[in-house]
Order: sequence, then C-alpha cells, then structure tokens
Amino acid sequence: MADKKNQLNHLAIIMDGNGRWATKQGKPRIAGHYEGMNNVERITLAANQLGIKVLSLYAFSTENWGRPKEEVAYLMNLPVRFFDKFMPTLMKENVKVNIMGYLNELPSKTYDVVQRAMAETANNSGLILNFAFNYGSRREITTAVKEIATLVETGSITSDEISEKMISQRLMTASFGKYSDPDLLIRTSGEQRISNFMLWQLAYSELAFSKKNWPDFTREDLEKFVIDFQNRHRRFGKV
Ligand SMILES: CCc1cc(N2CCCCCC2)n2ncc(-c3ccc(F)cc3)c2n1
Repeated sequence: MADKKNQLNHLAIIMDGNGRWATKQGKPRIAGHYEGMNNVERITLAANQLGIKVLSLYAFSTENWGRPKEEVAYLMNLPVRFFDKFMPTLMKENVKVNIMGYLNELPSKTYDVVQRAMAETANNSGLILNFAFNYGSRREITTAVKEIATLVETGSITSDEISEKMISQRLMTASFGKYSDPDLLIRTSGEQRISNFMLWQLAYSELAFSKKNWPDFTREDLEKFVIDFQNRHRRFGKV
C-alpha cells in the first residue's frame, strides 16, 4: 500500500536573500525588502489556497537590530506599508494575523499597526499568518524556563512535574495548539541555517532549501516544495 501523503498544516519560511536580490538588480538593499514584502502577499494567498493552516514567516530577528540604522528604520515601517496595501485582501481571504516577538521593544508606530492588524483580523478563521518579528528562539525558551523555575521556587509545582508539554505551552506558538510545530521549514537564498528560529518547535520538522532569493520565490516553487513534502517519509525519531 502506498504511503499516505503527509498533511502540511504549518509551514515556516525564513525569507532570506532580499538584499542580494536588490544588489543583483543594481538596486539599493531596501528595494529588496520592498519586493520581499510584496512576495509575502503572493505566497500568503498561495498558502491559503493550498489549505495550509499556519504560515510562520521570519521577518526580523532580535539579532537584526545591528543592521545600519537607516535599514532598520525602513524595515520598521514595512508592517505599516504591508497592512496599508494588503489589509483589504487579507480580510477578503479571511486571513488571521498573528505577530510573535518582543513587540514592546518596537517603535510605537510599528507596535500600533501590528496590534491593530491582530485586532482587525482576530475573528477571521482562515490561514493564520504568523510573523516572527523581533523574535528569538533562545530568548523565547529562556523566558519559558524562567517562568517554570519560578513556579518550582514558589512551590506551585515540583521539578518532577516539568514536562515538554509545559514548556511548549509557554512558547509564543502555544495558541496554535496541535499546529504549533512547523511540518516543513523552507529557507530561501541557498543559506542552510536555522538562525535562532523556532528551535524547539522545529524538532521534527522537515527542512527544505531554495537557491532562489525570497523575492524570486514563486507560487510554483511553493507548490513543488509542498508536493515534495507530501511524498517524504517522516520519521519523528523512529525508523
Ligand atoms: C520589519 C521586518 C519585516 C521585513 C519584511 N520584509 C523584509 C525582509 C524579509 C522579507 C519580507 C519583506 N516584511 N515583510 C512584511 C513584514 C511584516 C511584518 C509584520 C507585520 F505585521 C506585517 C508585515 C515585514 N517585516
């Protein structure tokens, strides 16, 4: 009997190669970020039509603050431009926006627009578009460990009661329930690194890499990766 196809419920993407895309076009790096933003919309709609339930996109890591301040300033305004341009489409396609990260560290204008986007789409029941924004996985796990250590210190729980489930429930993906862990991670640009993205959640995820830079990654590319994933034999640590 043929293996049954894997169900792709949660797709994660590290959207890399935007600066390189721009350089190849003889344009400034920020032109790559802008085109990368437009591609977020294209791939979000494609993922929604493919029946994917959660799409996690690594937009800005806690390490990205070290980039040139002009570039950071441009990036901090991208969410404003994204929602100005795409919120009507997101609402029409019933997409629910979630932002995971240390949002209280964002500039107030950026913070306000991401909070408004989550509020406006809160009742949508389609694909969850989950932006990792000022997010870092080691910091996320460390925060969960500290919370659990406090529970032990105060006698609320014993250390024997600490479990993987207890840690998972204290991560920023807890609200996704059975879809909290990506089934597949795609990274574009040819780089093959995880870069402190969803380290706990990716424990059993399939990994795939595209040599294309993010702005060039198309719906057709996505469909090929989805078909490849469906035909993989997933092991979850077993033979
Ligand atoms: C601030 C980092 C950043 C970079 C970025 N780029 C640039 C680099 C990555 C490739 C995609 C385009 N995008 N694209 C959408 C957003 C976005 C983030 C949050 C949100 F609520 C709505 C939109 C975005 N954010």
